[in-house]
Amino acid sequence: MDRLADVSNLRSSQSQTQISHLALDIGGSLIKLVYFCRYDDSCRDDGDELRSQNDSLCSKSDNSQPVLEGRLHFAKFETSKINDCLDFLHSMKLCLDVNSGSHDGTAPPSNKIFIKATGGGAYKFADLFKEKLGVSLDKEDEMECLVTGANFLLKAVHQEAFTYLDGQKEFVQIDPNDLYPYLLVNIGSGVSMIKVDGDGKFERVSGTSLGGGTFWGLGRLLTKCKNFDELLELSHRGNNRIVDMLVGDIYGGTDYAKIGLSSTTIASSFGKAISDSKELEDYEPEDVSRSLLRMISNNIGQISYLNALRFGLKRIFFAGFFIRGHAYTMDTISVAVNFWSKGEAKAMFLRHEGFLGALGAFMSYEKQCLDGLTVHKMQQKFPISASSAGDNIYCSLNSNSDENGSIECTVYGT
Ligand SMILES: Nc1ncnc2c1ncn2[C@@H]1O[C@H](COP(=O)(O)OP(=O)(O)O)[C@@H](O)[C@H]1O
Ligand SMILES: CC(C)(COP(=O)(O)O)[C@@H](O)C(=O)NCCC(=O)O
Repeated sequence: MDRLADVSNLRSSQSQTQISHLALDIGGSLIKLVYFCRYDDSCRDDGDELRSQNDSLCSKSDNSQPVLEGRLHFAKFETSKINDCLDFLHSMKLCLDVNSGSHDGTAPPSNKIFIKATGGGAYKFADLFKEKLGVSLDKEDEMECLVTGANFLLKAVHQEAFTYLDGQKEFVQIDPNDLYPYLLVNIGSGVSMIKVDGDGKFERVSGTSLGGGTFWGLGRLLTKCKNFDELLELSHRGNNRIVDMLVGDIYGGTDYAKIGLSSTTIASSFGKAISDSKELEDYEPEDVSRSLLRMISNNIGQISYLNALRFGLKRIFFAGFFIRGHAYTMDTISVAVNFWSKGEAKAMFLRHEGFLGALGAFMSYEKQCLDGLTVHKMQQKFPISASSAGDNIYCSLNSNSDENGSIECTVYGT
């Protein structure tokens, strides 16, 4: 099923709840939303008791901060269909506590409403949001949001990071005290490579324009696919060797062992297309899609490794919606990192891969006192490992998480 937000499902599933906090990441290809829905609209003083009866109600924290318990939801829309996103937001009860100052969820957002937003679209579409929804976008820096989102996920969410090699997915236990430094590679429309040294401590060290937009754009032209999922689906079935020129094609079927190249290594992506007297129609779209996916993934894996090498980084986390939890994509990136680093560096992936920026924008509410509500802190609900510090702050990954992987959490007021 397409993981793009099914607006009607979202609407019905949220009919009992209201969005109280919302942040957006408006990228070149996709709009990502992170929003917090309270389980219950009323904030009650006898929270501890209520919480024990029903884990979903409002309460007060030990230091008398109002506490809202609920769930962080994730949704996405194609940027080219921004009106769907606007319709969705319009249809939801946008009772933003951050603006109304009301916790009962009923106060209409009468005065000026700000929503945290990041990505280029926060600039490009600011007027549209104002015109259609009457909200102003409070812009947050994209790189900063990516890093904040990544640090949050890696430190607070259990089973967020995993490796993927030879079809095997293995979750990686992250020690929050031993997380830095690492390289964050965000594969969106384009690719950003960021060296992360701590909370808010980072440097964008490289990037490449050959990213997810390239795969989707070239793939659409070459295969006539109508949507991204179709293109990915095609790649499952394809054989890149029909399109790519392998070392063996050049070396008469043998390895070039002296320099460590096996006969099956790709010598030249799409290389066979020049030597054959074939036209595009003579190639199967499946083979073209697979070759393209491999070319882009390999290239990103290689550049990432070279940047990791440049700064002596052993861990590389890959994120962005290009990945889509797609086995072949992750496998190709992992193999590239493994190959170039001779097994020294490790490629890791994130479950909430595409939502780093939106999460970072959401977390940026924390920096402000928002009419009585602040996102304070979110951590594991169950202290699964010794490394997850803090024990009275709630945030657990929904074990029955839907494909957008909502996260149960608590928002603390000020
Ligand atoms: N449903 C989809 N529609 C378009 N692109 C998709 C979709 N799902 C995944 N992608 C891939 O994800 C990329 C966008 O990733 P994302 O992290 O959202 O970046 P951006 O912030 O640039 O939009 C696209 O270029 C494409 O490769
Ligand atoms: C300009 C961007 C930061 C925008 O982010 P995106 O919408 O692609 O997620 C990104 O596309 C990028 O880093 N492009 C690569 C540019 C370069 O370094 O060559």
